[in-house]
Amino acid sequence: MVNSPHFFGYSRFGAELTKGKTDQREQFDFATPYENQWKPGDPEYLKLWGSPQWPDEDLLPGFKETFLRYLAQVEKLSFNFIELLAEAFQIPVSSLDPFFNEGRHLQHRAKVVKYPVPPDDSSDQGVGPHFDGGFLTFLLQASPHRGLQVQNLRGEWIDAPPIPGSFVINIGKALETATQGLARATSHRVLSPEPGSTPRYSIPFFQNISQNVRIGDSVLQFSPDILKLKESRGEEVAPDSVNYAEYGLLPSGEVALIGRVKSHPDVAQRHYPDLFKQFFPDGLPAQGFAY
Ligand SMILES: O=C(O)CCC(=O)C(=O)O
Ligand SMILES: [Fe+2]
Repeated sequence: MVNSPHFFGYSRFGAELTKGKTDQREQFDFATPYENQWKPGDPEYLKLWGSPQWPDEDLLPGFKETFLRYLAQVEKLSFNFIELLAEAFQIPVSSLDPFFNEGRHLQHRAKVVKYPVPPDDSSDQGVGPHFDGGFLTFLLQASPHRGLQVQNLRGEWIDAPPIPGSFVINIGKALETATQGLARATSHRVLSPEPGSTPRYSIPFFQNISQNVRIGDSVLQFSPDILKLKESRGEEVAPDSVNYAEYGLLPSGEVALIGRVKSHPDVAQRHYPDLFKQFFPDGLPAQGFAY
């Protein structure tokens, strides 16, 4: 991944941080096709979308073609879902246009993730508590392991075990911000497989929104009846996840870039030195703890 200003490619076991703690997983980051369009003078966050690094066709014949087909299908599903969401909230689908670049091409990310059984003396943080960015995540749990957990309104962590033939759909922090909190972002984490078990695999697809939209300027409006639904949830405990709090204030592309910088400081150091210095003033973190 360190070769890619778009944060695509392979991250080795233990290379990634969530809430400043090392995640016990390794992964490949890919995405739907996109040609980078950044030019000098443009905001730096426009460097984030670009061509994925694909494995050598000789080493993994057919992978790229198959994965791109999968991404195209899930992308379509993700927009069908957005239409259902608009229907449920009783708003016109067109009110969501500002988030989708007025119909222009977006790039959506996806990963292939492996959670090995961690060494005896290490933590069981497969990935720590976090929100996904963007609007919706379509998470395929690709092996039968438990480990994925989501946090309920009382702040308790609940298992979300795999159900064959289904996706887990997470609400992203951008959607929460755009809907005034009506769609509550899914706080989630993954516990590593138990000692003596086998590695767990997952394939999340992250539905993105326009890089230039500042959500605070485009917050959706709802009828009083719909807004009242929020109150009917009763008292809500603050979730453990804290990331992507900047969606109301900054362009969404900048929020996404900050998230990447915090998770992958080595990539940031090479390609985004100013942001790296801002978030890691003491230099590259030792494995385990950072900001
Ligand atoms: O592996 C999983 O089930 C969840 C992965 C995840 O939450 C993420 O990568 O954002
Ligand atoms: Fe996630």
